[in-house]
Amino acid sequence: MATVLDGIISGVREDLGRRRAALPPAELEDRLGSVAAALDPMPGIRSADGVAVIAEVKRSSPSKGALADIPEPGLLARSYAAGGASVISVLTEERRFSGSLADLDEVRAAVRTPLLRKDFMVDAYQVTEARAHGADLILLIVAALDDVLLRDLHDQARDLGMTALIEVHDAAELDRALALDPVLVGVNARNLKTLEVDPGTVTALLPRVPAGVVGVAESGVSGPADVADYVRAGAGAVLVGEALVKDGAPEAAIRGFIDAANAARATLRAGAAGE
Ligand SMILES: O=C(O)c1ccccc1NCC(=O)[C@H](O)[C@H](O)COP(=O)(O)O
Repeated sequence: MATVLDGIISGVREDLGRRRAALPPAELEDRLGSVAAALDPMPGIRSADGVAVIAEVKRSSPSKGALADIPEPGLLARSYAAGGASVISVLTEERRFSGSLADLDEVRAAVRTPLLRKDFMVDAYQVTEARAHGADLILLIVAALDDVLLRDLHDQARDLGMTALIEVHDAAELDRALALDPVLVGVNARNLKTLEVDPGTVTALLPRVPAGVVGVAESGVSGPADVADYVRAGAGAVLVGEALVKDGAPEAAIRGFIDAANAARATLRAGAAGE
């Protein structure tokens, strides 16, 4: 039976076919020559205060429908950067998330923070496209890719100077992700087949992410307490969409996440010191 993820990917492939017909691969590649080099997000992520926040520009979603209009994604991105986000994620999928590459362009023009193109990557063309529109990172969803394509897209991103966030949902997918020798692995609390969000998926899998690889807790953050839970489970970064786009003060919300992460770390340190 076709899953939600299958349905999303079939739409993504159709839209991709349309874009590729309008701009053939060779012409897209020519555009790479006029784009600034990709930023390396890892120093900022690794040295983030408390937790690295990956703040997402997300207008709507299959699970929740419309979330926020976001008429000026660049303005929202500036608030995210001012709040201390280490990376800004821009959902570019059009049919279910109401995003676009134009959003990525606007955000790129507005901030110098590393940018993640968040989409359902199934083809090398999309990776080239991400870089041509100024993205520094791409998302690779293990559940959507076989091992050969996963490695090819991962290698392509690296060759373009980009960083891949490899997303997993269970132990078998984590093993496939770790075979790539990644720097950034995300555990998504959202089951992409049922759309149910279970933070327990994240807290169970993050401890299995090896030292040296940054574990990203994705989905299910509705407030600072959730960030603290994820940090206690080993998250070096949290990826947050809905809670930020619906908050009237995203800058303060990000600061609140960072404060909660610092408080959780202080408690962990005190526990380790036997206080
Ligand atoms: O958000 C959805 O409903 C969704 C459905 C199917 C595939 C992916 C989906 N979301 C992508 C994401 O992973 C989230 O946008 C991201 O982790 C942020 O989640 P949240 O903070 O819960 O908005």
